[in-house]
Amino acid sequence: MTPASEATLRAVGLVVLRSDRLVLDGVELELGRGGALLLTGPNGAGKSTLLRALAGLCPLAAGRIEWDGIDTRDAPTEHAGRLAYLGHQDALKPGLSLRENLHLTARTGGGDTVAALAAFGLEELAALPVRLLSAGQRRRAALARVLLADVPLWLLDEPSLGLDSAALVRLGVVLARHRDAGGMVIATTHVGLPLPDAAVLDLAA
Ligand SMILES: Nc1ncnc2c1ncn2[C@@H]1O[C@H](COP(=O)(O)OP(=O)(O)OP(=O)(O)O)[C@@H](O)[C@H]1O
Repeated sequence: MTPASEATLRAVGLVVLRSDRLVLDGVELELGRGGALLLTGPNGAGKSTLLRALAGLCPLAAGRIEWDGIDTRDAPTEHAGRLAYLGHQDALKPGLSLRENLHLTARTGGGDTVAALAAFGLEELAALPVRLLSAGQRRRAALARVLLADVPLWLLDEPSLGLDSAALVRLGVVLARHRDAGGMVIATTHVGLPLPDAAVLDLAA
């Protein structure tokens, strides 16, 4: 874990209920620039819930999330603008081509769509409607969107789902570049991810 004085993102005493059920009870975490954190634990442990809470998509029953010492609830627009959230759903528009989907993201994020396609080996699929892509290809496309968003904090829910071994290597390269540039990654996984030196938060513990 990052020493407290260097932490950019800090969660303190997070309590989250879902449909009145206590899912997270006093979760603490810290992450500095360039840092990575893997969320582990059995099905239902609350990994996705924690990612959603960090993204501001799940209300907190108690506790707080800070960015550079400021409660993110006091600056929700700034917080939303500094993070990219990849859920289980790929959030792509099925009728648009892959290139059009990425251009939509680039309109707000301003990133380089050609580089994002190349990073995940998607160049030859760019003209296809997303509905025709395989599950692993769609996952790669969704990861390309994260890259394009050009934001410091990546919140990734099982990013390797459906990826073949070559795509997993590409993901490792992209994650390393993001961290080298000072970006931060928090990801859930059941199978391990190419994130060397990542801290681990086991929600079952
Ligand atoms: N919208 C919801 N309403 C009610 N309960 C929910 C909701 N979403 C999740 N839960 C419950 O919250 C608990 C934690 O779910 P969550 O999806 O965060 O777990 P997880 O650790 O990500 O699991 P998995 O490894 O299966 O992806 C589960 O018991 C789940 O049933």
